Amino acid sequence: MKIALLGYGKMGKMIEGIALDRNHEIVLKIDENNISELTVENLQKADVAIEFSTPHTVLDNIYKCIEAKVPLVVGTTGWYGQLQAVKDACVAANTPIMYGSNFSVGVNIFFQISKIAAKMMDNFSDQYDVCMEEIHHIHKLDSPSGTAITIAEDILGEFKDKKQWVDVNADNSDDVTLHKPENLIINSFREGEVPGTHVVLYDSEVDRIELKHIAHGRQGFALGAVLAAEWLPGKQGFYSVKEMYDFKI
Ligand SMILES: NC(=O)C1=CN([C@@H]2O[C@H](COP(=O)(O)OP(=O)(O)OC[C@H]3O[C@@H](n4cnc5c(N)ncnc54)[C@H](OP(=O)(O)O)[C@@H]3O)[C@@H](O)[C@H]2O)C=CC1
Ligand SMILES: O=C(O)C1=N[C@H](C(=O)O)C[C@H](O)C1
Repeated sequence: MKIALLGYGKMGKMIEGIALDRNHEIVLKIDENNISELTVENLQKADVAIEFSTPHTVLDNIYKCIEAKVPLVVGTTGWYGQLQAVKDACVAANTPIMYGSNFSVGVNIFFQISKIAAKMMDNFSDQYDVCMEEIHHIHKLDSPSGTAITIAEDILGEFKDKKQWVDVNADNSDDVTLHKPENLIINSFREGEVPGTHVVLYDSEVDRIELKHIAHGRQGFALGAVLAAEWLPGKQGFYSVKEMYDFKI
């Protein structure tokens, strides 16, 4: 397949290596220095585009791919508030798009485990409170992580006592008003070069249950994005990475 890489940083470079190993060809590489090459004409040389740029640039890139009608895999996080508008534009233009806050198979298994746990724990919400932690490298631009938002939205769908998620980070950690019983707290930490750690904690007076995923590196994210790029062309509409993995329980 001919692949366009929109964003050629830590993820873009790792995706390139995996794509070449799987006999794909990279026909376009875009970063901050050559954005003028991101044209409809250049995009249409690709069978599929893979977008791992920044929260500030992802939307322009998405709409450019929609204009070019090129299937698009989006891994960039930090634009959750625009998700519905992108879904609508994708369906209206008949251009397939897949978004995944996390493309690794391990995290997608973790999503399922966490959802099942939330369903069970909702029966014990008089005894257990739930909160979350995410830890990432200091270069990360968004908070909470996209992965944490996906996990939190799944918990909110099952755990009736919680009404919304709230991010607690270095900027607002002394704001005690955030700690209301109806808030699902996501504690976001930025440390060194941590690739990505996510924890769901159920705490009672007598014990604690912890569900934890630790990424050892970015390889799993990058492989998942290439698998998505192989899966998406020929489909129609907006997809979540969860639909690609489609685990049977
Ligand atoms: N869904 C998933 O599984 C994963 C998602 N992510 C997300 O992916 C995104 C990228 O992560 P990562 O690779 O680590 O970040 P990096 O900062 O390493 O790379 C970002 C790249 O985007 C480039 N860029 C800047 N402006 C544009 C533009 N207008 N168009 C295209 N590219 C541009 C930067 O160029 P320059 O270097 O010239 O500044 C850089 O090459 C983040 O949002 C991160 O959260 C990360 C890992 C897994
Ligand atoms: O910025 C990162 O590095 C990562 N971002 C994604 C997220 O926000 O969830 C996925 C992964 O955790 C790494």
